[in-house]
Amino acid sequence: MSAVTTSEVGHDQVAAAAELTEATRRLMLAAATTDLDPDEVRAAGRAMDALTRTLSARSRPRALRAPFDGPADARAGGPDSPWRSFAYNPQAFPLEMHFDGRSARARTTANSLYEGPPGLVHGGFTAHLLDSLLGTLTQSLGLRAVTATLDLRYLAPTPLDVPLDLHARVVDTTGRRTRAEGWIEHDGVRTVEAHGLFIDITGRTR
Ligand SMILES: CCCCCCCCCC(=O)SCCNC(=O)CCNC(=O)[C@H](O)C(C)(C)COP(=O)(O)OP(=O)(O)OC[C@H]1O[C@@H](n2cnc3c(N)ncnc32)[C@H](O)[C@@H]1OP(=O)(O)O
Repeated sequence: MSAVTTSEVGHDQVAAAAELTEATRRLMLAAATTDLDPDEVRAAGRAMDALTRTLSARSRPRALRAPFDGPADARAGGPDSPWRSFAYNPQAFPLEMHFDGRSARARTTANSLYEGPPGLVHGGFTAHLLDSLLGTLTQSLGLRAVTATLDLRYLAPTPLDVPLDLHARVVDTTGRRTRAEGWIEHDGVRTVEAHGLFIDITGRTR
């Protein structure tokens, strides 16, 4: 089976995969928002299919992913050492996270690919962002835990195309249970908050 974690492949291959992922995101946004004529749109689609055939000549069974201890390594580097989530998977919403003690923060901007209500971020994507931030924060603390519950409160609309600040902190850990909370804010206004329960799965084989 081909390697699926970045620790198993060469540094340059990892860098190339990250560049391709960013290029794919730019392509997805351009495809979603293009206003070219139909013939030009179809020609672009054929060019993309040709590229798909090129890339598919040799595939991994899964998208390339970072090793489990990547966030903990970033955390050890301090708040100025960022962790980039979903650097190799264009489908997911990436975040550049900074860990500080039992807290994490990130700043991002959601573009049209993440639209729900007109001009606003889809609630599923804000849930994705908060689950990522809370889950990766617990992972950065060395906990091998998965989300058991994620309670969300959508307090105000979350706008597209403006900076969003995300915050998270671990509340407590008792036995296998870790509680974490987080929120998204724009311009000082909290738009979504989340409370999550993460259960340690150490020892589980899958
Ligand atoms: C490998 C780690 C990589 C980390 C990546 C970062 C995470 C990214 C965030 C995610 O997207 S994770 C993916 C989404 N989550 C899942 O797929 C989890 C699916 N659910 C499960 O696998 C199991 O249901 C779970 C591990 C959560 C619990 O199953 P167990 O059989 O291990 O739990 P068990 O029934 O023994 O209960 C353990 C404790 O958790 C509590 N618990 C379990 N599920 C609960 C729940 N849903 N609500 C409240 N409490 C819950 C339970 O009461 C108990 O508490 P106590 O220890 O105090 O007795």
